[in-house]
Amino acid sequence: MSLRAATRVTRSLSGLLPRWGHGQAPPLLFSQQRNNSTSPKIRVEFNPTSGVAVMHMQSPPVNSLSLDFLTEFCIGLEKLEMDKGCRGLIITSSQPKVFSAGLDILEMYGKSPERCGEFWKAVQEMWLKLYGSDMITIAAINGSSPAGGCLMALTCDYRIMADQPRYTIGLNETLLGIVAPFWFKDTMANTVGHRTTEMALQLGLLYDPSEALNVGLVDQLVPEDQILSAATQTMTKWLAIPDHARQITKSMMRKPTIDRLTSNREADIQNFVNFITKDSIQKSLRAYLEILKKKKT
Ligand SMILES: CC/C=C\C/C=C\C/C=C\C=C\CC(=O)SCCNC(=O)CCNC(=O)[C@H](O)C(C)(C)COP(=O)(O)OP(=O)(O)OC[C@H]1O[C@@H](n2cnc3c(N)ncnc32)[C@H](O)[C@@H]1OP(=O)(O)O
Repeated sequence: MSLRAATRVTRSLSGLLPRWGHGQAPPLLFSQQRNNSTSPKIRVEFNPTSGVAVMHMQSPPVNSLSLDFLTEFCIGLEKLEMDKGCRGLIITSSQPKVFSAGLDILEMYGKSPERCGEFWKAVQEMWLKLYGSDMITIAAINGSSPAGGCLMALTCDYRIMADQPRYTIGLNETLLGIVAPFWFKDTMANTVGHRTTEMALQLGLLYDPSEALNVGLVDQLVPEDQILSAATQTMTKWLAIPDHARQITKSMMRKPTIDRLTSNREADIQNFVNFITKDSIQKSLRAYLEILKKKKT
């Protein structure tokens, strides 16, 4: 079922769903254990000769951004950032057909306000660290990348996507009945401009690779089996620029957007917690999760 169709079902389902109280979890129908595995969710390969690291996201089934995933991601990123020998980072997925499914919906459903706050802080941390990274960052998008997955790709300096028409990318939050936060919106507007962002966010547009290239959401399309070699080639070009000049330029372009979140972090967490724990939003998330489950049957 397409997400558009799924949304229509979500809307029609929502009237049938039972009500439950604020902050109180309805009966759990979904496996909440999936992301609790202790196996590493991120694998980093660093080549000291080239100064380039490749970060493989390997959190089955769909690299959803859970609190554990985000914590591991940030620790990995921090280690690379502190290593003066590491100048470039390529982020890709080891999961078939998916770059990242975005924020883990199970982290936003039926959780206490405290836990939601902790989760949101980790999402902010991932964005702040990656958007503000001194390294050259390239997203090698070898699968679908909705919502938070798209944000992660947009946060890099350059995006290469596998030219596979069934893959989609975009900030589709409104399809779930939720609102992309201002810094998601800012990151997209900084990449594709105000008008495209305004329309894409309101309609929750998910673009196929050619559409994404057309609007500038990605910079290059390549056959899927060439994605890492294309990322390495692009990295070589970027590595030829003196680091200090490139880093100052990057910071000049991104600092106002970063400062906007940094100076509103607590309020942004509170906004998220108030919003996501609303009965109506919990109801939409529940219906959406049920649709994702039913897709298979
Ligand atoms: C006023 C405003 C104030 C403040 C701001 C407030 C709020 C902002 C809040 C939130 C912002 C959120 C951004 C997000 O990222 S929300 C997440 C959006 N993600 C999606 O919509 C993606 C949904 N998934 C898919 O579309 C597909 O799964 C796929 C295209 C990624 C992959 O398709 P496949 O066919 O390969 O795989 P599936 O069978 O669909 O899924 C396998 C498995 O994974 C589960 N799953 C999928 N996505 C998620 C997810 N994001 N989180 C958790 N779990 C997910 C799916 O249910 C299946 O589970 P089972 O194997 O059946 O157990």
